[in-house]
This record gives sequence, C-alpha cells and structure tokens, in this order.
Amino acid sequence: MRTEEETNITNDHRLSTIDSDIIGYLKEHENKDMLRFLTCGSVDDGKSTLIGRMLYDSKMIFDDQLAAVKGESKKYGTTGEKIDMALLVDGLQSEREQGITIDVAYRFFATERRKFIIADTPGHEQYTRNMVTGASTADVAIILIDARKGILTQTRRHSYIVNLLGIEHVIVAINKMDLVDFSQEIFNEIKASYSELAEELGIKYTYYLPLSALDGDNVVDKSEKTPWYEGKPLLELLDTMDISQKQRTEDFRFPVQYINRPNLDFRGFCGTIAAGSVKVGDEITVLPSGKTTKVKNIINAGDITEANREVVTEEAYAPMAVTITTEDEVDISRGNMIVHTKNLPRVSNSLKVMLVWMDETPMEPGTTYDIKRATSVVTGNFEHINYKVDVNTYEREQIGKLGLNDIASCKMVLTQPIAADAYKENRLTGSFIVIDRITNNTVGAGMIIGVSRREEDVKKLSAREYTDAERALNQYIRENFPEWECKKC
Ligand SMILES: Nc1nc2c(ncn2[C@@H]2O[C@H](COP(=O)(O)OP(=O)(O)OP(=O)(O)O)[C@@H](O)[C@H]2O)c(=O)[nH]1
Repeated sequence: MRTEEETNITNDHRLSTIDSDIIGYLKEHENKDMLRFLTCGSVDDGKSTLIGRMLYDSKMIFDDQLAAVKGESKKYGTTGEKIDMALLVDGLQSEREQGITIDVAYRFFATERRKFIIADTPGHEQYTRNMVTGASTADVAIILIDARKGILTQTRRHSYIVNLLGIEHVIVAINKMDLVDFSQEIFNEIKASYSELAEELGIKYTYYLPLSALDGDNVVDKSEKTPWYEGKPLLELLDTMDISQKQRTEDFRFPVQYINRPNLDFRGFCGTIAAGSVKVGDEITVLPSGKTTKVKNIINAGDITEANREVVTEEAYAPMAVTITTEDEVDISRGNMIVHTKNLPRVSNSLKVMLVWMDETPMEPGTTYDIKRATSVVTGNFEHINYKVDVNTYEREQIGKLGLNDIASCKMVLTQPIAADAYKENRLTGSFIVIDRITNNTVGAGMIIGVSRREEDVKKLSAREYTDAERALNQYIRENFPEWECKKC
C-alpha cells in the first residue's frame, strides 16, 4: 500500500499525455531526432545517480517506479533522507546487493527537442566488454570524474575505449563538485589534465562540465554555485549539440539482408541502407562478385505484396529500409553488399582489425570462427596478433593469445573476401562480431582498420578451381536445398 505522501509525489511525475492521448504522445516523439549516449566512470563516480536525476527531472519516471524507489532508498540507498537516484537506474537485484553496476542498462528519455537512449555501462575493468557493447552505438560519451579524485586509471581506460569505438563527442562531467566547495581551481586542474589525455588519444570534441548529480547542479538548470562556469548545463548541452556526421552520398552501402522472390516475375533485394543514397538508374556493383548492373526500381519498406509492389521511390538514403530491383538478372545473395560502381570499397579476405575479446575461453590464432559483418557471415580466423593494447597505459604488448576483455590489433583472414570499409568511415559496415562455431556464442567484437593484403591475392582466392566432386556437391545442394541460398561455383 502506498502512503498518501508517496502518491502525491508520484502523480507529479505522470506523463499526462500518455494518460490522455497515447497516439498524440507517440506522434509528438516520432519526428524528434535521436541521440544515443553512454555514461562511463569509475566505481561510485555517480553514473547511476546522474542518469536517475536526468530521468527524474525530465519526468520519465513512472509513479510505481518512483514509489518503489522511495521505499528502497531507505533499505539500500546511500543518500540518507534524499531519494537515491541511482536506485531508479540500477535495475538488477544482484547489483543492488553488491552495490555495483554489472550489465549495460539502456534507458530512454526525451525532451521537447530530442529523444535520448542512455547506455549505463559498468566501470570495472572486468566489464570492458559491456562497455564496448554500450559504446558501439553511442554518438556521445559522458565520462564522469569524481572531483575529489581527478583522472584515474579507469578514466584513461574508458577514454581509450570511447575513442576506439569512434565516439567523437566526449562530455567530461566533473561530478561531486559539492564535495569540493564548487572550486573553480579544482575544475580547471582536472580540465587541463584531461585535455592532455584527449590530445594524446585524438578525441575530436570535448566539453567540460562541473556537476553535482546528487543535488542536480548544472544537470538541468545552470547552478548558482558555479557562477564561473560559462557553458550550458548538461541536458541543454545534450539537447543542442550537433552530432550529425557528414555523409557522402556517393558512398552508398547496401548490405543485402533478404532476397524476395514471391514468383518468377519478381526478384527484389531487401535491406537497410547503411550509408549514402541510391537513385533509380544508378550503376551498381555487387560485392564480392564484382558483377555490375543498374537500379531498376526502389520500393519502399514494408511487406512487398502484390498491391504495394508499385509503391516506388526515385531515391533512397541511409537509414531507410528498401527493396531494390535490378535491370539485369545478376547473382545476388544474402550477405552481399551493393555499392555504386563509381565508388568501390576495397574488397579483401585479409584485414587488419582491432579485436575486443569477450569470452572466458581465450582466442588462439588459427582457430576458425564465424565472422558476422552487417548481413554476411563468413568463416575465418585471426592469423596473427600484432599487439595487445594495455588500455590503462596505452602501451603495446606482444602476446600469444587473447584473454577476456583484451583489446588487440590482429590480422584477420576470411575464407571469402568482403567489401571492407574502415570502421572510422562507416561504423556499420566496418564492424563485425566473432561467433564460436560450436556454442554459437558471441565471443568477440571487432573493427576493421584496413585491408592488409594486396588486391591480386583476393582475385586469386575468388578464382579458385573446383574439382568435379566439389562442383557436383555444389549442384546437389543448390537443387535440393534452395533455402540455403548456395552460390554456384
Ligand atoms: N555528494 C555527492 N554524492 C554523490 C554525487 N553523485 C553521486 N553521489 C553518491 O555517490 C555514490 C555512488 O553513486 P552511484 O550513482 O551509485 O555511482 P555509480 O558510478 O553508478 O557506481 P557503480 O554503479 O558502482 O558503477 C552514491 O552514494 C551517491 O549518492 C554528487 O554529485 N555529490
């Protein structure tokens, strides 16, 4: 049973539009742009408190959640009489008992202008893989620093991962300013040391903020306690920062997800445009085969039925989901990449990659794995570990195998060539996951840095001669198991 006092508080936090007009509420949010951010910091820097504060102040807390947290603040909370904002965020029971964050918790909130998805990632070194997971889709990272402690080893580690994962905007949130009397001097010292770190790593844009997540200083409103701070409060900064990345329309990338063949007259290639744009009539090349044709039709997303197969568009761009038909009958299968003929990516089976190992069983060079990149799955192995990076000191080490949470530069060799965009050019087509072929678990994640072998070697690989027995087997599979989409050899 809730007390009257609790009900009064919670009613303030009801989203009145959700109650009265759910369709209106959804419409209102539909057209807002989306910003994904990640919070990282060392143990107890205040990540969960900060996120809880943002959710609370943007009224994204439902009344039952708030009532529960109010009760639990007394039981588990660390904030005395105040509501423990961290309990709004730390959803897992075991986490409450241990008092640490053990998984990536995704949260949603919105302002008038934007929708936000927050990835709350754990700070400990043994959870590097969780942080990598949270960072892989984020546009912005908030790195929390406890004002009393300054930059720690963990700050260096988090900054390295954030930068490795291609996050260009880093907000350095110097938290617990209330515990250092909102000292401008301390703020400036931390800012100066972080600037050196940012320069060392090559982080593109940094923003510095003095905060008290617990009391809400500079979270939503500018704090009177930091008159020397000239920047925006956190929420306003997130609301207004420009995260758009210039996309070159000619870098069209269309990983084919599904071949739609409802009858003999129709053959469409479905997928989500990963980058750039495409027009009807454009000359396209299918990779890795290198076959060329032209775009005949672009059909809008949705189920392709007899009735809507005519709903065509002249041009489509990332991240639209479309079906493309071609002028000629070329062999295109799931996992292929359609690109503009005038702007081809490198195609290779031998790639230089950065690999994050996520499994208890170490990665030993030469072991065969399934490599899933966009819509394609190709077998391959890591032939050689070039070096492991110590994420705390940024030093390089020579090692024979990769353990859990290790990050290393490796040479990856695949059994088939793929169109290889560098991760820094395209996060979607430049990244991959590594799957154990027996357990089917995701055991690693990686980023393509570049092609490590010359193109001639690739041609040799694709022009491999097959024996009669191999050809017969290939034909048998194509005739009897069409659902396997086996290619003709
Ligand atoms: N004085 C003060 N205390 C704070 C502030 N922010 C957080 N705290 C307190 O610091 C402690 C840790 O906060 P959390 O939000 O749980 O920290 P976290 O970074 O999520 O920690 P983990 O979940 O262990 O990774 C709690 O007792 C908070 O109440 C702040 O701005 N000022």
